[in-house]
Amino acid sequence: MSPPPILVLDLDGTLIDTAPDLVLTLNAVLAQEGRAPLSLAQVRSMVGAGAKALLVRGLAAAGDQVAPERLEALYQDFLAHYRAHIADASVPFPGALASLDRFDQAGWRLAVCTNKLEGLARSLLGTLGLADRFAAICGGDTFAQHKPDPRHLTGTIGRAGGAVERAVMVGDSSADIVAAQAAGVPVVGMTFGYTDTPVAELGPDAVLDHFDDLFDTAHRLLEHRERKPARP
Ligand SMILES: O=C(O)COP(=O)(O)O
Ligand SMILES: [Mg+2]
Repeated sequence: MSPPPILVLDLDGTLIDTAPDLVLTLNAVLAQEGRAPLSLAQVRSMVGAGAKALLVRGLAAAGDQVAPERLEALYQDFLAHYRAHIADASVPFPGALASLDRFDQAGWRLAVCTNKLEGLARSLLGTLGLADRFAAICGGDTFAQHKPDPRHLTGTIGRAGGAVERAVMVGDSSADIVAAQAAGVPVVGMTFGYTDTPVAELGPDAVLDHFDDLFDTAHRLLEHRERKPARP
């Protein structure tokens, strides 16, 4: 029997609109350092490579670099604040939950592959009542590598009990597209996410503005993938 098809979702900027809570946390840390707050628009372009990268980018945008020991202390403050406010304002993007229902009903498995720390991803999805929907939730610290390294994606697919040949990825930024392409997994880019470069310019197999079209698109990409001969 062939393995079930798997939809692998990126989290921040793809499944959940987390930027409002991330900006509040980042600005709390910046205030502690006596720095001016950043806007939501500024912070949206800094998310996607994990919390530490967000903090480094935020500090750089709001003033000078900080010493490595100070950065580590601020990172711990960031994590503590974010943990306490993980879903104050974060919600699934419009149409996301109905779309997941469609995949469920059609027998697809669902998995999350995010550069968020796995514990934060689980806490966010648990607080929103969504954790049970996923066969695997793999974060930036789950494996030795994380996106854009394809092993983060292939490891997630493996944990979800699937096969790379029967998977489709959906993401919002370059780490997602690069990881999927390197793994040989078709990838859908969502235009509403967090990226400086428009997702269409990153070369995904399909570009969507809304979750409503995701099921048909993923289905089509999977069929197309299965008709192609295996890579040498
Ligand atoms: O930058 C992050 O916190 C993680 O982002 P991702 O869910 O888009 O991989
Ligand atoms: Mg993302």
